[in-house]
Amino acid sequence: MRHAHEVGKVREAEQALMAALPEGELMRRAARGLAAVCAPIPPRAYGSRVVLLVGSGDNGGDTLFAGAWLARRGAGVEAILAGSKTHEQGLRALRAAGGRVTADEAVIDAADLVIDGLVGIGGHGGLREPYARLAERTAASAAVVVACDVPSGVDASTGEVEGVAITADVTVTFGTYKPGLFVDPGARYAGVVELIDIGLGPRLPEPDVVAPHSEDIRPPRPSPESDKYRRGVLGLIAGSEQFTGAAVLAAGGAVRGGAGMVRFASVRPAVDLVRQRWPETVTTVLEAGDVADVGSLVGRVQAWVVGPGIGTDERAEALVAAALGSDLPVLVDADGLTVLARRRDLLRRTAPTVLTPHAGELARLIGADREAIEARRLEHVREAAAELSAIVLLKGSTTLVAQTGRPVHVNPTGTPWLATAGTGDVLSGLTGAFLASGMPPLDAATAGAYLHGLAARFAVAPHDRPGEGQAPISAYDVITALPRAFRTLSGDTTWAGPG
Ligand SMILES: NC(=O)C1=CN([C@@H]2O[C@H](COP(=O)(O)OP(=O)(O)OC[C@H]3O[C@@H](n4cnc5c(N)ncnc54)[C@H](O)[C@@H]3O)[C@@H](O)[C@H]2O)[C@@H](O)CC1
Ligand SMILES: [K+]
Repeated sequence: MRHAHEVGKVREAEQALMAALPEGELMRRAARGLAAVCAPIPPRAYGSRVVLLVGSGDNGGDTLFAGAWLARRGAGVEAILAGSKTHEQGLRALRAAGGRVTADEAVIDAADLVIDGLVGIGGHGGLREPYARLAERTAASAAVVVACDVPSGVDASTGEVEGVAITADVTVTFGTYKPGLFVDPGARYAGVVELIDIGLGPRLPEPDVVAPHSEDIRPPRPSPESDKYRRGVLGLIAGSEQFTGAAVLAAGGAVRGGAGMVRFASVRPAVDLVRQRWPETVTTVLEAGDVADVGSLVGRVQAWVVGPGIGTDERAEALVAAALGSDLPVLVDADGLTVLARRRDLLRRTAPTVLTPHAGELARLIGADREAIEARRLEHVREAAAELSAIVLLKGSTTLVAQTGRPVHVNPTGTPWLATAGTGDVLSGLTGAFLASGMPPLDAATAGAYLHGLAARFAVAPHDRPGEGQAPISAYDVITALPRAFRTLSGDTTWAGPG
């Protein structure tokens, strides 16, 4: 996992470390790391035109020291001192190395490399002038942009962006990742993120946010003793007279997600379609009076998925209530979430509940504003997990998974092409398969989001050849690409199953 810490924790750890080190050593480490990332950027240090955007804090100090290092290696370095004051030792070092100070902002236009040292973890709110103007001018230049610690204008702890921010090609961050580099909108401004070890590790507490690597994703794999029941039986309640497609897609996600068996229950037209496409499923036709007894009609399962395409009427409500009335893990998605928005009492249960809303569905569930959720995804997903006593997977650009008392998991895979009808149904079936296997729900949701996003990337660009473009995908293409996504996970890191 890549660990990210909020600003307060970074500062505490830095203070403790600083007290144990010679003065200026931490900044030297940070600046050296920043310069080392910048040096190989074409046309490489010697003879390149480097512009430093220097703010009034230590972020500017790091940038001046890194600029001095590049100047000593032959770069032409010019610093725009934009703050009300300037880090003195840093400025001295730059001048001693042959760097210059300039008031001419036009140097940005012709630069090969711009290093953004306006604000780092000390930033608050939208960029003030002249920083905002400099950020805009930088965006218009053809220079490679490297942000020092965080792109100025991005809130390091939350990823919020108020107004203008630096759009970086690379962000060189120190000691630990910052949540704002992982979570949109901030993540979109960060580019490639490079972490520089400045010795902070041992002094850092539990992370606030984590982003899994491939080896952290451990969906269950069958052992020689496995049979279909031990691998996990998923009960899936999806589809209605009007919406049959959602059922087929959710069933596909579950089948390709490795469920030992999928028991599917719905109205006749949805059952017919699911049987045609996924004859592997065991199906139950629900007649009008059957909904309350769906549990006993379907038979033994280890987890439920309820919601895709079920509609939002009384019948749908009874289906959601029946699933949540069980003492099994339940994933509620799509129409099921709309039902829950008016029946939050159904969430009072002891077994785990996983909710998979997009921002609009979450807005209805917690009575918030959709735009506010998009702007402050981290805050809202945490709030929702606490308020709804559930594991909440907030879909969208940078999918987040929150469980109270645990770091928020941020999904590193995915593609904007996923924003198409039906892909969410695939995700709920896939995650349901993991829940049925007995995987802890936070891990199940994290693995679901990861593999779903990876499969989508494979579907969008199947050959991943340089210069080859991307194509729109259907939800069905994501199902088809799931086996390939699974095969990228190394076999020997498999989650061993429940005890
Ligand atoms: N604390 C440490 O031990 C270390 C800090 N380092 C660097 O120090 C940085 C933090 O330095 P500081 O605490 O001095 O803070 P910053 O340099 O991030 O920013 C503080 C300054 O920016 C101004 N500012 C804040 N928000 C603004 C906005 N929206 N528009 C315009 N101006 C704004 C403040 O008034 C203040 O003058 C880190 O990001 C990192 O780059 C590194 O050198 C590593 C060691
Ligand atoms: K910065």
